[in-house]
Amino acid sequence: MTSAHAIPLLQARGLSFLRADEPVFGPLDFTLHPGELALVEGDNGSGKTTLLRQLAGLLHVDEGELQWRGQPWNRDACAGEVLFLGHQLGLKMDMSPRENLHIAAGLHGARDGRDAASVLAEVGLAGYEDEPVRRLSAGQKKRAALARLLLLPAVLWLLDEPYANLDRAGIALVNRLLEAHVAGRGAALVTSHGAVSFHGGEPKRIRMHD
Ligand SMILES: Nc1ncnc2c1ncn2[C@@H]1O[C@H](COP(=O)(O)OP(=O)(O)OP(=O)(O)O)[C@@H](O)[C@H]1O
Repeated sequence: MTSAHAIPLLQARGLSFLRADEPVFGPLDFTLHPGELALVEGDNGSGKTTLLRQLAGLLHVDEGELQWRGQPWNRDACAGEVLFLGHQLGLKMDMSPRENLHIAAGLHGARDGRDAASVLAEVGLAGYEDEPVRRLSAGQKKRAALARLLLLPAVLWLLDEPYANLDRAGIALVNRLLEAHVAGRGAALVTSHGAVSFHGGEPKRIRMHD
């Protein structure tokens, strides 16, 4: 359970993003506490990816206020604590899943007791650890990117369409990862055009427009 008085991980007040002085979305108000999952909902083009990219520090905050653990948000303050998985999977295609994970862990560290081989087995890529990523199928590439969620110690996951390209077992894998993350006091913002069958409690909903 989340205490109403606990400091949120993330708090947005009147958050907007402008392109050529036109709002892409907002103003948005939401809070996210450790142990919470929020679904970001809206039609194509409503700004869901833009919001996640903003929260990942890839786009500036134009208007409104954003706080991280009760302090003004800035990219450095949450470096290593936020993991963004977008449409571009952030994988080096000429490297193997194992090499990609080593690079990521070199930058951000690894969770205790986790290593590249064990997380790749967990996402169903045993036997593909050393294959160049460009030779993997779309779903396997997605699984290679999802392996970062298991290996890296980030507390906030920003997942843009995490179910895309996955088969039924892959969809169940994403749900399991989310449920375990939230149960371990992690938090996640997730966009999805498909139904999310998450069994870790009722998710929050952030609507890009009313
Ligand atoms: N690099 C860019 N330059 C200019 N406009 C952009 C850029 N990226 C996105 N947009 C515009 O910003 C708006 C929001 O796009 P965004 O990708 O955030 O929407 P979305 O809700 O994630 O959409 P979808 O459901 O289709 O993935 C759209 O009108 C889009 O055309």
